[in-house]
Amino acid sequence: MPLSSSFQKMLGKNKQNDQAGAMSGETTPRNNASVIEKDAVVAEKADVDNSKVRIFTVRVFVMALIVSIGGLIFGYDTGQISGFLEMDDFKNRFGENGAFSNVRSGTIVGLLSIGTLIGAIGSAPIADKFGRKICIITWNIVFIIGVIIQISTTRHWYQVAIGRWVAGLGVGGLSVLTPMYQSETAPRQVRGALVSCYQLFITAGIWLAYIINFGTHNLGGPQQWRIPMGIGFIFPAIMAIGIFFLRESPRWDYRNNHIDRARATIAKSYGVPINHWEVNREMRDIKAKFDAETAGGGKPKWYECFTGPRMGYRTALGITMQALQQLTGANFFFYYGTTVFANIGLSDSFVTSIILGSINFGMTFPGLYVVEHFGRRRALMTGALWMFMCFMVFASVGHFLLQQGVQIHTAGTVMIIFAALFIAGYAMTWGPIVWAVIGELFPTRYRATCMGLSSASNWIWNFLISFFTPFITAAIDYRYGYIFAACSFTAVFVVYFFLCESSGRSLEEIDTMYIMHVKPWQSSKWEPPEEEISTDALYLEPGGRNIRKANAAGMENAHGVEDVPPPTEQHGIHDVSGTDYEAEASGVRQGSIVR
Ligand SMILES: OC[C@H]1O[C@](O)(CO)[C@@H](O)[C@@H]1O
Repeated sequence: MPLSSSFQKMLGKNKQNDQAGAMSGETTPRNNASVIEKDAVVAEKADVDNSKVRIFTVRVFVMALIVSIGGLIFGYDTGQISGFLEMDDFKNRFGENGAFSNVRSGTIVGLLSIGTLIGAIGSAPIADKFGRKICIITWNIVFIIGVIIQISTTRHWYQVAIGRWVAGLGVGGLSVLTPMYQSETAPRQVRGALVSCYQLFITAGIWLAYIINFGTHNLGGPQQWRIPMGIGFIFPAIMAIGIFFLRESPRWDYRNNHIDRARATIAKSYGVPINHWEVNREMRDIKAKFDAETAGGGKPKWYECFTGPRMGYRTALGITMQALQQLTGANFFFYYGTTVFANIGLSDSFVTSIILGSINFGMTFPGLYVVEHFGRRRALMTGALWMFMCFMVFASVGHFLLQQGVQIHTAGTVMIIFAALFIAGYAMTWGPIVWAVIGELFPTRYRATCMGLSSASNWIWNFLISFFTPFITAAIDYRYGYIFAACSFTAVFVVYFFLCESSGRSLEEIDTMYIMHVKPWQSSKWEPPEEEISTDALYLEPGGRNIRKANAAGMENAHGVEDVPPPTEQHGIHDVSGTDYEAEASGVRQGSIVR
């Protein structure tokens, strides 16, 4: 069927549904005039350009670089503080008699995480109201204000702590906005890789901070910490100015009635004309998602994250996975690494931090490959077992040898080696894969809120670990590592018993697996049913407690997904997030994307 007639049919259907909806008194997008208008805008572009799509455009590359700076800011802030706590000038000014008490160092380190928690939870509704671009600029300015508060003090430790809290608001806001803007704007064939750049830039930021701290820690006076802190202005400035030249997210534009602008942005991202088939396809997807989200009675309520189909289970799983990511103990090294290795007796613990930061950064690259090619479950369980083993050795050697004063040099070397092995395992598995898994676990209508809750769990545990680490190590020394080892061990079982394999599946299939109670340990072999059931294609009763399939609800064909015409047959490509661009099974022409 020619595309134009598909659109005509779609419009006709919408009108019928509109009348049916009005008669039954249902509030669905079918009786919303603006949706009809939006369909019309799509239909207008029926004169389709069939040229090939390039896999990557310069515009997308520049967008990835500018927006991922959100991760760099996060990582840079994480990395610099551990070095500051070891700098003489910083200790003399802000410590007590040249040293930090546990409360003081815990407060300075941990307040950033509290700010990030608030920024992350608060950012989604603000970004929905005012747009992604303006919010990204605002959070960067908030971060800059936080740095100004810190850098302008000469003696007050609490000013540093408050400054870190303010900077944390910016980091937290960007931790939601960065992946959101990237996934909403990127062409689908590179979307997964682009979102993963967020974690890559976090690790790059940590590494950069270690290098800069290393370069300045021997300088006399406040330049030791003021130079690295001042360099922290550069990244938000580049991001805020850079984003100014980027376009608003097409998803946000579409939802806010800037339909033509959304179309133009998508066309630019793909590097094609606005009447291109891929642009039409994206516009249809956006429309379908928008319809799906508003189907079954308007906007979902926040509590449906717990009452919707299998949602309590999934929300709890998302929160647990993010908590476990932190409870692996990675930040024990990233926040306190310099201090830990100074205790081991290393002459220059800054060098060790650089080595660990480099391993973290370097091993995240293979991590991006692992996430796509080995399956989430296998990678996460292997990673957790590996980290369990590393912390068992680290804790045992630390407690039974180093702490008792036995073979200090050998003990220190073994501990550094196992810390490095731990970080390599973390960077390849739990670092990036948890973010990927959280993005796949929830259906569209609940994704933003559930991702927000899960990320909040990451930040809470980030704070608890950063704050309590000095107290816990003071009380139980390196036996602290056994706690992290136990959490990694538990993580193996959590993944085995609760997490379905999502690798290679469409988001809708993943949703179906959870709704159908597929056993996670059998999920990699699961075959999807002919008729797919997904939360987005269901009409939910208030509170999401009861499900009516569209036909059970007497709304056959009323759902947005069903009335969107299928992709033009000869141009389909899998909606994959990695590097595997196979043509779709149903008679699809190969190679419609130029490599
Ligand atoms: O790479 C290590 C960094 O990654 C995170 O776990 C975020 O995914 C941070 O909490 C940590 O500092």
